[in-house]
Amino acid sequence: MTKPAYKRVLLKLSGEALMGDDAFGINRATIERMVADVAEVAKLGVELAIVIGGGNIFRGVAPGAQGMDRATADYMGMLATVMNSLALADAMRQIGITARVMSAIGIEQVVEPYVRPKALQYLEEGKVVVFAAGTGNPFFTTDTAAALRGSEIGAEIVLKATKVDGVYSADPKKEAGATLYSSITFDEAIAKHLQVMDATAFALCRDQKLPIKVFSIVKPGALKRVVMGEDEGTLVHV
Ligand SMILES: Nc1ncnc2c1ncn2[C@@H]1O[C@H](COP(=O)(O)OP(=O)(O)O)[C@@H](O)[C@H]1O
Ligand SMILES: O=c1ccn([C@@H]2O[C@H](COP(=O)(O)OP(=O)(O)O)[C@@H](O)[C@H]2O)c(=O)[nH]1
Repeated sequence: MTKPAYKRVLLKLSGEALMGDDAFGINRATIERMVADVAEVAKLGVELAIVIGGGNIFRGVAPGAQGMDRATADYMGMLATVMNSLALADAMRQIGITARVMSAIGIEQVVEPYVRPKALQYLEEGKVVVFAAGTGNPFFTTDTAAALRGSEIGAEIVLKATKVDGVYSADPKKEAGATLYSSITFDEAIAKHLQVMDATAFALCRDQKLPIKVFSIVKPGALKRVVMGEDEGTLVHV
């Protein structure tokens, strides 16, 4: 049997994708499907850390937050990621995967705080670690949290599972003629202002020489293909 291409990965799951076809919140069938994909990869023996977004519940820059103090709105967004993390860990528990949620903001009665050595220990024990509350700071995104935690835990790659199947020359949801890259450098992605990830996340990964793979969260089997090193999505590299 061929072996996975990576030993330790940081998976960024889109918060917005958790809605499925609903207008808001967590769609049960969608989270179960996502977790089944995660389980498949965990069973390969890959050490898996997850950062999940919060856009399905609240986003600091969403129209619904207009008129609010930005930092306050961002803290609400971070709390939304805590809810998603709890839902994700619970869905994993239901199918027999041990997961630990660690929060970047103090909320001890609900989840344990993020402590790097503890996270590393969990990973070595084969537990899935879910990093909640993003970076713990307003004015950042969970993509940046993925870049940060990925660097901290020594992940070999950040896997960004999102609504599109890779990085395009322009936003494929707005420009029908946009073309898909199979690979692109960080500098090119930043220079072209490609919005699939924010520039802070790209810059951090570039400086740490931490590659990113962008792929579809809705395409069946895509996560496993990525982990097996097969041709899938777009590789963003130094
Ligand atoms: N050049 C591009 N290539 C791919 N997607 C892009 C690009 N520019 C903008 N996008 C948009 O970025 C979105 C993914 O980013 P984001 O909103 O951060 O998603 P997530 O919820 O996964 O964090 C895609 O749904 C796509 O519409
Ligand atoms: O380090 C962080 C991570 C997230 N957020 C807030 O949490 C929201 C939800 O995260 P994100 O938009 O990245 O989620 P996704 O795009 O994956 O749904 C963001 O809009 C921000 O308001 C933040 O302030 N700091």
